[in-house]
Amino acid sequence: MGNLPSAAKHCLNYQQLLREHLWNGDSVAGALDAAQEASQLSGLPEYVKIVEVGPRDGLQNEKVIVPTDIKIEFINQLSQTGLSVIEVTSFVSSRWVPQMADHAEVMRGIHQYPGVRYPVLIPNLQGLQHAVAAGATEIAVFGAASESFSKKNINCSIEESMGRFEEVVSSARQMAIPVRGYVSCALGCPYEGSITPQKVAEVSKRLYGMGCYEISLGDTIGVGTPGSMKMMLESVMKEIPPGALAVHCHDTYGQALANILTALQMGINVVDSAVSGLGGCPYAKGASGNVATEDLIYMLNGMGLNTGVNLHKVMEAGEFICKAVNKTTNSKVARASFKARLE
Ligand SMILES: CC(C)(COP(=O)([O-])OP(=O)([O-])OC[C@H]1O[C@@H](n2cnc3c(N)ncnc32)[C@H](O)[C@@H]1OP(=O)([O-])[O-])[C@@H](O)C(=O)NCCC(=O)NCCSC(=O)C[C@@](C)(O)CC(=O)[O-]
Repeated sequence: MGNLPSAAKHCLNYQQLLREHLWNGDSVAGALDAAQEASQLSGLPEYVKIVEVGPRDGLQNEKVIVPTDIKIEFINQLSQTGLSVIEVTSFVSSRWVPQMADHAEVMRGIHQYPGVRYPVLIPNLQGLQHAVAAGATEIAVFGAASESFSKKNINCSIEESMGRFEEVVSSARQMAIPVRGYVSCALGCPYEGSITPQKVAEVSKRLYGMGCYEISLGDTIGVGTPGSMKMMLESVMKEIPPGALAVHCHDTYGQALANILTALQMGINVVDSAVSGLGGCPYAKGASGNVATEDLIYMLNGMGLNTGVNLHKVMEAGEFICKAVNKTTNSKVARASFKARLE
């Protein structure tokens, strides 16, 4: 290496590390033992469940309609990565979200692998009926902590949405269908700005109280920081145990991984993410994609936290869907490792 400056040497070493270790789906060599020890010391969870939302949140905002067979192949690839939960589509109005109009075909077309759950998003009883007819066995309802966002996204007030969700949860319970609940705008709203932690706690409590087994707290527009995440979680945790909470972080301001780490340190061990950092809500203008699943796994691997997910296979699924939608990946890990592969 002659007289290379130390920064450049570091770069070369890093790329060598990526080439040699990343493809195994392991963490960087040598770091694992130390990280495992550190995670035990700091009380972080040993296992983190990843809820992959790429096929739904990741694709719902794509302007060009992705062919149904591509969506099905994408989900089938994800099913072989070790992920245990993949949100496949949403049974919403096709006039509101045209990209999800093929929900029934997608649900019917995927191969359901043993050990993988395939929830779908639904806004009302009509959605539940269609989802069940297409073979869905798990659903998620989606509310918001912002009045304006609720109106824009599902065309009703928070109070009206709670009435609809009560009906959905009670109907789902009769069919033994588990229901997850989302709370959007947990760290800020595209229309109202700041949202109080108390409001997030109030809406979360209602969803949990009506029987949602898990509440996913959405930073819909990715404006949160570890500081606001901590304050919001402290408030929500007065009502709901951390074991029944998940975080769903968009990465608009580059804070998603830091926010997730904060949530893990506070006892949460369920994290939503989307392959390649795809995603965004059509009714939350300016929001960028979710935290990339690849970047999340890389961080968790490096900390010695187990996810059961193979990073290499997730990157392959990401490469597949990015090619199909003609996008470059938003995952920094995928970008770095593809670059390293070429060198
Ligand atoms: C909730 C509605 C339907 C209300 O929309 P509406 O227009 O008030 O509904 P309506 O009850 O008056 O019915 C109007 C028409 O919609 C039909 N309709 C009614 N319900 C359904 C249904 N389930 N599936 C299919 N069609 C439906 C209904 O049959 C009727 O059809 P028409 O008679 O005019 O032909 C609409 O606002 C909607 O579909 N919104 C969905 C918006 C959406 O999907 N947003 C993205 C997901 S949320 C998100 O991304 C955030 C999250 C979860 O990721 C977390 C985070 O990041 O924060």
